[in-house]
Amino acid sequence: EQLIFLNGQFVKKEDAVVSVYDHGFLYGDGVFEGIRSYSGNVFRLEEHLTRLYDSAKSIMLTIPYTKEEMTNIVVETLRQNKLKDGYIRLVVSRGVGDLGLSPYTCARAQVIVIAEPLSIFPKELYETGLEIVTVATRRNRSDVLSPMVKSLNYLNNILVKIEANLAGVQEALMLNDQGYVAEGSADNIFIVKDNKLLTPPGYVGALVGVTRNAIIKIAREKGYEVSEDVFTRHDVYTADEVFLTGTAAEVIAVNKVDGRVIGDGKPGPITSILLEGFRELTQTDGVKVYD
Ligand SMILES: Cc1ncc(COP(=O)(O)O)c(CNc2cccc(C(=O)O)c2)c1O
Repeated sequence: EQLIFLNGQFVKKEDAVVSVYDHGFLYGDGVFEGIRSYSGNVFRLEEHLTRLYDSAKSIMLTIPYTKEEMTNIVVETLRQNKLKDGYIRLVVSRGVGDLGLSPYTCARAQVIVIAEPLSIFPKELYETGLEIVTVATRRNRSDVLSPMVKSLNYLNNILVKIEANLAGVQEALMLNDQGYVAEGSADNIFIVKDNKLLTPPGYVGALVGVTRNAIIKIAREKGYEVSEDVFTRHDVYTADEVFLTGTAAEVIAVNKVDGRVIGDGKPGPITSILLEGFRELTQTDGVKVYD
């Protein structure tokens, strides 16, 4: 029986409903996190919660729990569902208000924590890598709606997903308004050239991913040079390796971009080394759910 945390209670899935006057539903007014637990370890929970609270602060949304309380809520939700390898969706909406868009009619933010067994990407995707295309839809500008805020406004990302689908590929590359590479629809991008790694900084137009940060740390510990800097599609086409990172995807190679085959068309050696390092790290580094 799946139990969902909804405003202070654990309720059955069929009872986990929100009001049609919830501004998360009406306007996408809210923030969220996608988190994974591995063998009973919640990976980088502190970093996810810091990003959640920063995103909430950035949109003037007050979360009615402290980070410590929220940590316990996430852990308890996994426990209630007896999950060791789980996917957690943590949602904080502005809450119930009137039909106007003003957030000041919403008395209290709504907090929802869903924990599900993990459905990971098909194994062969990691063996072959993904083909991606650059789409026309740009990443929203940071002076319009900062891509560093993980808000419930995912239409920018969803439209990109639709464009990728229409182009017959699974993932897309988003550029920022100056034409520099930003990120994928829901994952960060890295390129490797002459054994050096490059990934866009958040201010270029990307969510600063927890997986991205873990990969930067692992790569540097393995002695690779990693820079956070802008780059263009030309740099992607001529890279030795390209890979995407995200909580769902972990580390996934890209073998073709806009028809240009990357390297020999197979997942690169550094990509594979980093995926292995990431999988090792996730087995030990995290908040223990079960003692
Ligand atoms: C726009 C965007 N960019 C990068 C990432 C990667 O960030 P993390 O390394 O912290 O996950 C995300 C995160 N996106 C994300 C996170 C969890 C699950 C799913 C899903 O597609 O089910 C998507 C994202 O939404």
